[in-house]
Amino acid sequence: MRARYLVLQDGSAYHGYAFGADNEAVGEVVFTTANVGYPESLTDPSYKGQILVFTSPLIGNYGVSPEQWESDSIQVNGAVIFDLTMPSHYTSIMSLNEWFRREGVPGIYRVDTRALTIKLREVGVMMGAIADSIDGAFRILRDAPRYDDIDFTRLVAPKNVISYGDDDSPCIGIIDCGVKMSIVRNLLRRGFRVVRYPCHMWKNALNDCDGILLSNGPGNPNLLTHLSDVVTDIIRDRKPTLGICLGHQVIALGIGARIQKMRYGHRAINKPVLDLIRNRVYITTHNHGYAVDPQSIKGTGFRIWAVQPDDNTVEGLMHERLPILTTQFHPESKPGPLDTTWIFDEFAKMVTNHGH
Ligand SMILES: NC(=O)CC[C@H](N)C(=O)O
Repeated sequence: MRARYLVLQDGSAYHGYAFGADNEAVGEVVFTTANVGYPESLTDPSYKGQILVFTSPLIGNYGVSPEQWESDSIQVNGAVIFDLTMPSHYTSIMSLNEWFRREGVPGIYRVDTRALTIKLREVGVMMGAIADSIDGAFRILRDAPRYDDIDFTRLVAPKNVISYGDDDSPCIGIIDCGVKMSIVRNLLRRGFRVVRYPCHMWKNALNDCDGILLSNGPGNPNLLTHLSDVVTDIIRDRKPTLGICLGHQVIALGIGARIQKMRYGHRAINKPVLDLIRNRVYITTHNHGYAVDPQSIKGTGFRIWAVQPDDNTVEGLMHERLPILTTQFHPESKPGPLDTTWIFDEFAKMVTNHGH
């Protein structure tokens, strides 16, 4: 066992042991309370630029299997866990340790993740670094740019247009800021052709496709000024549109709403969401650190259709007249409960009805 350290911007240091690659990591330190689904979370492009702390104490139990991946590689800059367990599962092709090693991502285990989570919950998320010495970790941290100032979508958006499915089917254009593969799968399952456009090519998506999906993605939505006209054009073209997480935030910005940074965000697979229209509660998957200011929705032509009952976060927006729907939560639910996959059925209906 080789000692390794996690240090935080507030000067605190946590002792643990090394797993995965031998390099160092820097990033915004955030925690997820999901107790299953570590392969999906680790490969979620929305985590780019972040060091992910798992509050669940046993991570690695069922190993690594590519069917569970949300993209083709580990996306987190580093991981912090308590107990690194050996895998026992028939689909597992390697251990977490080996996976991190192969992909050049460092991890640290046997960290007191309870103390760390309480700190992040109370002080708020902050920058941190993982290295084999405390001094080394502080040095990296000092020189690192701040998470909120970097546009990480450039690192995770596809380089080229990618198409899936049957050419004759109606087409959904994904404005791709780092889409999770289970969103693509949910659209394919409903009979659509799916085309992923790198997010700066959003105009092509609007020209070529019957419906638009503005994807999830990493980083500060306020930096995505190159997407600011998306919403004007979607409204002008009356395009059926679904915005998920970052996509929801981009739509909110486009209608003139404000986005704020949350203290520690929502990263979990058991967050209640109250549907104000159907008067129902869903248990949902979340991964976000920014949220829409509800006051700023007034007078935009959109209404809030869902909220998070614990802290009143805006969870969904819909246009008063046009087929435009958004969710701050993740209806694809990978990992997580399947309460809200109906959102994709609703979107499919919006696209189909619009064509007639
Ligand atoms: N999962 C996402 O799309 C995250 C959106 C955004 N980066 C946030 O943290 O709020």
